[in-house]
This record gives sequence, structure tokens and C-alpha cells, in this order.
Amino acid sequence: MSTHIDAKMGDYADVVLLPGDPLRAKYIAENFLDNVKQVNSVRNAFGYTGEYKGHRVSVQGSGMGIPSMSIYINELVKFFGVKTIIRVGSCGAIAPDVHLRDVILAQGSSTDSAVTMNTFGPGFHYAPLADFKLLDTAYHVAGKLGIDTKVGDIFAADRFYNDELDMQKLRDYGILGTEMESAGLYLLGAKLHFRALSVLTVSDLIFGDEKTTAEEREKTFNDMINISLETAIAGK
Ligand SMILES: O=P(O)(O)O[C@H]1O[C@H](CO)[C@@H](O)[C@H]1O
Ligand SMILES: O=c1cc[nH]c(=O)[nH]1
Repeated sequence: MSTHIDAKMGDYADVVLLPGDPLRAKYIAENFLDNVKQVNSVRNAFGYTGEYKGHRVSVQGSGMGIPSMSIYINELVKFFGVKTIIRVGSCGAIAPDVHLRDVILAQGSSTDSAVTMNTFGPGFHYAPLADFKLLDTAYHVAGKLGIDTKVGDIFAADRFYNDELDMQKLRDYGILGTEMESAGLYLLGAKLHFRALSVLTVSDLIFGDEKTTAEEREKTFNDMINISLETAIAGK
């Protein structure tokens, strides 16, 4: 076991879907996986391992924000041998052509988090990127499933509530949407040598009033889940 995960080596598959919401992890395990075993419940950060089309896949809740997510990623990779992590998250739409419930594949993630600067020091601005093969696979898998995806840069915000940020400027520079983890996921992917991708569903509009409910965010983002599971087992 590790500090925040009460499992043993071998309990997790080498590929893990990582939603922020532990109840989304439960929903995925109960509705998409066969032969499911719960492998973590410490702090109610639920983790499960099961089978998708005969292949072992795990799903683990990461909590909100880079600090919480980084704890789970470090422990999954260092103590449980995880090699591929696909975040399945919600996000707010920023770009004008991104609509409620659209699926975004985050090719890169800008951020106002200090993690990149604290890693490299001032004056160097690291560009956190998705694993290209995973991204390419997810894009083509989505096409085969008939699901349209938007691919590009997203913004991993350090704060959910932030009055000081100029969202219009992010829109002007082509940022598709905002969430709170992907830059940290991609930075850790590079550091710890695992494959990383964020697949996101638009849960609300930054420049509009439409939004999904908490229950919808937990239980209805099936396009994102199907793309991610098919990507997880592609080539196996
Ligand atoms: O739906 P999840 O995966 O938690 O992702 C988004 O939702 C949370 C904020 O409501 C943040 O974690 C953000 O990144
Ligand atoms: O982090 C998030 C998630 C969903 N919507 C937002 O605006 N921000």
C-alpha cells in the first residue's frame, strides 16, 4: 500500500482512467467494466479494476486540482506500476465553437499553476503536451465511434473561482476550455515516463449560462468514457 492508496502491486491495471470526481470513477466501473473489484477507498478516492472487452483497465478518482491529482499519479506510477493515464474530466468551454457536452482532446495544457516554474525555475516556460500516440489513437477512435472531437490547447487553472483572470484573452489565443489538472498530468507524464492524455467533456460555458448538473457530470459523459476506454485498449 502507499500513503493514499490501500492496494497492493498488481491490483491496478497498467492503464488507468482518472476522473477528478470519485463518483464518476464508481459510475464508470459499475457501468462500463466487467468483473470489477474495488481497489481503493482511502479518503473516498475510489479506485476500481475490471475488464473492458476482456482487457484489464482501472479507474481512479483523483480529486480536484493539480496538488490532489499529483498525489494519486505519483503513487499509481511509483507503487503500482501504472504506464498509461487517461484523465476523463469536465471542463468549461472558452472557444466560441465549443459547446455544452462537446468532447475535447487536450493536445497541450497552458496553466497559471506554479508547478512548471517550480520544476524548471524562472525564465523557462515548459509546454506540457499529451502523448502523441494516445492523442492520435483517441482522435481516430472517436471518429470511428462517430463522435466529433475538438483538439487543441486547454487551460489548467489553479483556482476554480478566479475574478482576476482575463478569459477573453485566453479565447483570443485559441484556448478551447478550462479545467484544473491537465498541465500537471502532462508534466508528470514527462517526468515519470508514463503516457498521458486528457479527454474532457464541456460541463458549462465560460461565456454563457448553460451548465450541467452535478449528477449529469457524474453519470452522463458517456462519449468521453467510450473514447477513453477504446483508446485504453487500442493495440492490445
Ligand atoms: O470533473 P473533474 O474531472 O473533477 O474536472 C473538473 O471539475 C473540477 C471542478 O469542478 C476540477 O477538478 C476540474 O478540472
Ligand atoms: O475547472 C473547471 C471545470 C468545469 N468548468 C470550469 O469552468 N472549470
